Amino acid sequence: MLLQDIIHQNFAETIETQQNAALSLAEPIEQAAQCLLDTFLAGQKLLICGNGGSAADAQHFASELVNRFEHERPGLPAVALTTDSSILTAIANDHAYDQVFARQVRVLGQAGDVLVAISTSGHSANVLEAIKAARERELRVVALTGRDGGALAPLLCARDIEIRAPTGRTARAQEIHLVVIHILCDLIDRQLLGIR
Ligand SMILES: O=C(CO)[C@@H](O)[C@H](O)[C@H](O)[C@H](O)COP(=O)(O)O
Ligand SMILES: [Zn+2]
Repeated sequence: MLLQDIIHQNFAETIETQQNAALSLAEPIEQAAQCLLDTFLAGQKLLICGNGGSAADAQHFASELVNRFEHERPGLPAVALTTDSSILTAIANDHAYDQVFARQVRVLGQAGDVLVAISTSGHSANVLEAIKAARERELRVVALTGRDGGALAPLLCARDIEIRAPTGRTARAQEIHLVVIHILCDLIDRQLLGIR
C-alpha cells in the first residue's frame, strides 16, 4: 500500500471512530461530568492514573483542572498518580509494579473522592489494582476504556461510570479519551461559570 493511502486510511478510521463515539458516549460522558462536578462542589478531589499514552492523558487532564481549560476559574483538585518518579520507583522496587497506583490511592484517597482510571485494553494490572484500592477506600471510579472493557469492566459497580471507546485499536481509543477529557473540562467549566 502507498504511504499516502495508509495516511488517508488512518484519518478515515479516526473520523469513523469519533463519529461512532459521538453516538454511543454522550450519555456516560454527561454522567461523568455530573459526577466530577458533584465531587468538586463537595470539596473532594480526583486521582487519575494510566500507563504510557494514558499516563500522559492523566497528566493532561490534571493540569487542565488544577490550572485552567479555556476560561479563568478557581483551580479544581486533581492529582495524576503518574508523575512522581521517586514514589513510582520505590513502590515498584520494594513491592510490585502493579501496586504503583493502588498504594497512592490508599494513601491519598478519601471516601467521596473519584479515581479516573484510564486503560485502552482494560488489562493493565496496576490500573485494575488501583480500582480495587478505590473500592476499599470508598472512591467512585470513572473509567476510560476501549475494546470490550477487558478485566476492568467487571470490577466496576453501579455507582461507577465506564466511558468505553468503540474501537479495538489503542491509538484510536487514546484519541477518543483525549476528546472525552476535553469535553469533560468544557462541561465542568460551563456548569461552574454558568456558560450556555
Ligand atoms: O501510547 C501508546 C500507544 O499509542 C502506548 O504507550 C500505550 O499507552 C502503552 O502500551 C500502555 O501500556 C497501554 O496500556 P493500556 O491502555 O492497555 O492500559
Ligand atoms: Zn500513543
